[in-house]
Order: sequence, then C-alpha cells, then structure tokens
Amino acid sequence: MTEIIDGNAVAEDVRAEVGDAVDELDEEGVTPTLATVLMSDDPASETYVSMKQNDCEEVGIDTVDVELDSDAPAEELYDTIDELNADDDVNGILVQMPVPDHVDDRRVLRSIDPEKDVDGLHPENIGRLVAGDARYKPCTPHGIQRLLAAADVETEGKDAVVVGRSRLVGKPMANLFIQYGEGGNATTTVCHSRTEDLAEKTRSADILVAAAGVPEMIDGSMVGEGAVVVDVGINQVDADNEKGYELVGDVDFESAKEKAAAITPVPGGVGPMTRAMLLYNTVNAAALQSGVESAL
Ligand SMILES: Nc1nc(=O)c2c([nH]1)NC[C@@H]1CN(c3ccc(C(=O)N[C@@H](CCC(=O)O)C(=O)O)cc3)C=[N+]21
Repeated sequence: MTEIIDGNAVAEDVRAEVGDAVDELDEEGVTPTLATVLMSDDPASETYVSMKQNDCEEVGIDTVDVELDSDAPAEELYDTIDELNADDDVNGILVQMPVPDHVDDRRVLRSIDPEKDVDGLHPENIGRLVAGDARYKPCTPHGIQRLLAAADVETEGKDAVVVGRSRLVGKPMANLFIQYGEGGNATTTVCHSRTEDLAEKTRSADILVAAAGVPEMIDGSMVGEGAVVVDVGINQVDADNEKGYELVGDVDFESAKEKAAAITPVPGGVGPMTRAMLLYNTVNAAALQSGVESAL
C-alpha cells in the first residue's frame, strides 16, 4: 500500500510546537509579529497571504497586513520594506512572490533586513544556507525535510532527484539534501528544463521532489518502484467552481501512486508545511531580535 503523506496533519503538529514557543516568548514579554506584503491581484496569491495570516492568528503571532496596488510605482514597495525594516515591532517580513514585472524582485529580496527575512531568500541567508550555517531555512524545502522526517523517510545515502531549479524551492532543496545531518546526506541530482533523459533520472530517485511548475509532468512511468514522491506543484488550472481554478500538482497522482512507496498529495501535502515553517521562522526571528532563547 502506498502511504499518502498527510501534510495537513504534520503542519498541525508544527503549529502546536510553534504555539508553545510563542507562549514561552510571551512570558518574556515578546510577541512575534509577521508583516505580509501583497502586491498582486492574483486570487491565489491573495488566498495564500490570508491563509498565512490566519495561521499566525491561530498560534498567537501578530500580523501587519500591507497591500499595494499591483500598478503602484515600484518605489512604494521599496519604501514599504524600508519602513518595516525600521519598525522594531516587526520581526518578520514576507513579500509575496511573484511581484509585478515592473518591480525588481532581486532588489526586493536584497533590501529586506536579513534578520527579518523569514522566507530565507536574502542573499546573505542563501549564502549562510549554502555554507551549512542557515539562519532561516526557506519554508518550502524546510517543510519538505520536516514532512519526510515525520514519514520516517531516511535521506542519508539515498538518491534524491529535484526537478526544478527555482530560487524558492529547487535550489535550496538541493542544498539541504546535500548537507550533513538529519534530512541531508543524500546524493542529489538537480534536473531542469534543459535536462536530457529526464525520465531516466527521475526513475533513479529514491526521493523525487517535483518542483518544476508544470502540471502533472511527472507520471508513473517516470517514478521508480518504491520511491518517495514529493509534489511541490501548485498549478492553477481553470475549473468550473467558485474560485474559477483548481490546484494541480507537478505529479500525475494516480499513476505515480501505483509505483511510489509514499507520495504527497496536492492539496494537503507540501503547501500547509510551507505555511507552518513560516511561523517557525517568525518565532525564531522574534527570539533572535529580542535576545531571548527560542524553544524551537
Ligand atoms: N515570498 C514568498 N514566500 C512563499 O513561501 C511563497 C511565495 N512568496 N509565493 C508563492 C509561493 C506559494 N506558496 C504556497 C504556500 C502555501 C500553499 C498552501 O497552503 N496550499 C494548500 C491549499 C491552498 C488552497 O486551497 O488554495 C495546500 O496545498 O493544501 C500554497 C502555496 C508560498 N509561496
């Protein structure tokens, strides 16, 4: 029987742990605060940001909610970040990606105070991650590590194949897999749009992470017998429902499930874990900035 890895359940465990850490900080007079910045009209982005705010509320993290018109001048976003950097009440800053084309997203990530960069995407934090000295692990790869650990999936000595080389997922995921320690020590291959013989490589994976952003591109014929399949895809395809779209993963679930020993679903797999690790990083940011030791 193929194990369906339940991201909602593991995320709930993480939130409980984070909630306890928030209570401990509270006793020291520290209330972690996350600022979310949304500059987009995309309904999915709006949904994700409001889910992140609800999660914060559930565990006792305060939120500051900034929304900018998607056609506002880029300077408005840069100024917002400067203000949030200077605001001592704000511990974490999340600028929801993607930002509009007229905004320089690299500049956005560079200008967030690295100690408030709870996404872990500032160049300094990426550098520290690669050096094996992470301050905040990027939420999605961190969440995947946590999900694999909860499912008792050993990574040491295993062949991990990451499909996709994005800043948010593929690159940091591969970096975490090759690090020493728990959730690392995997022999790691990164595949991307120019990879030749992709199916041959994905079939060789003990652990296959699909993060290319292409709906259902990984089907059963590309999955090795007994592999663990992690689907990071959150592709929107048009649907005849309230939202007008439906979430589809990068994995063709039904055919991949026939081969896999364990697989994460979409929704209910990696997505909730991404949100949970954001809470985790925000608590650690508050602890770091207040000089109180974090329980996490
Ligand atoms: N600065 C930044 N940081 C991010 O971490 C970031 C970002 N920008 N931009 C977009 C991606 C995407 N992302 C998701 C988080 C949670 C779900 C999630 O919770 N999904 C639920 C379902 C959501 C639904 O029902 O629509 C699930 O898969 O079960 C999805 C996607 C974070 N991202």
